[in-house]
Amino acid sequence: MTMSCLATDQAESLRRLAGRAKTEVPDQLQVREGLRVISVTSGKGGVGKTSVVVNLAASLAAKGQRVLIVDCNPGIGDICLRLGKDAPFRMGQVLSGDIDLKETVVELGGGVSVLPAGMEMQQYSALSPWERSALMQAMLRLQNDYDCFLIDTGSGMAANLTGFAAIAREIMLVVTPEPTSITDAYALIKMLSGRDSSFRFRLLINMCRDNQEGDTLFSKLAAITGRFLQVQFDHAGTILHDELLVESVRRRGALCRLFPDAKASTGFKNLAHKINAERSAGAGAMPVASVASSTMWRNHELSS
Ligand SMILES: Nc1ncnc2c1ncn2[C@@H]1O[C@H](COP(=O)(O)OP(=O)(O)OP(=O)(O)O)[C@@H](O)[C@H]1O
Repeated sequence: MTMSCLATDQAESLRRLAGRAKTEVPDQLQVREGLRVISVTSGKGGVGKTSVVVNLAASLAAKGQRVLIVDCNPGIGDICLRLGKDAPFRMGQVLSGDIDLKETVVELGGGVSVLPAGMEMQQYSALSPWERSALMQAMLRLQNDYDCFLIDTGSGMAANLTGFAAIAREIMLVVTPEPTSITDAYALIKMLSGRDSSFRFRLLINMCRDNQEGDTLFSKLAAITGRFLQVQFDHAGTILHDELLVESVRRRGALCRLFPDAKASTGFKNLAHKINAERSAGAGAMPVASVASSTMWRNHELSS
């Protein structure tokens, strides 16, 4: 099969994915009212994004929420590997039309599922804007089955532009007290807020000695961003450094399930409680105007 045939087949399967006629331009991405879409990201790698996603998902599910983790780590998907689950299909098979996106969803049990949505950057950049948008729309067709999408993005600026974070309403930025993590987080906030001032940033400070360290770090970063940037910025919480988290990774499980009384589990439970309370109060939802302008940016971003 020639390259052009492959490209045509892929485009055709994406049209099917989006459920649209050939000539139709994809709609604006529509996230249904009440669905929480949180993109968990970081300026630098290794700060604990995947740990946060896995444990926040488990804690939200323990509160009765149906959570879909969208795992955008490149390749086959870090989360399934980490939790000792098989991800039988790859995103490439969806793109080539061999299987439906829904078939790739892996059930983790207890109200948590994973969509192993990672692709190599090369594969992603080969998609046209239309195809990227169709892929996002196909993902959003799963939204009625869940209360919350938690998107585990790759780290760094390039990864945030892959478009998988494009449907998120909230950006949860994971930082650690390490100086490079803080400077990279600031750079990421600056870049993203420059593109869309309506983004809501929530800072989750991981691997702290104690809560005081988290509060101090948040105050410093809030002071700098407040001085130089116009952003919505708040403190999501602090997660303590906890050797049991490393042990939970070794045992291929969520810390909150394996060690519910661990000190880091308390941080994740507090975070889930906060998110759940906002959901009940409707505080997590963005004003309609902000959502509309974000959506415009996001669709624009998908085409860049
Ligand atoms: N609160 C914590 N206490 C102790 N260790 C932690 C904590 N959070 C994460 N870790 C450890 O740090 C390492 C990196 O965590 P994780 O894989 O979640 O980071 P990541 O940001 O997703 O990494 P990557 O950028 O490579 O995807 C893991 O070994 C994990 O066990």
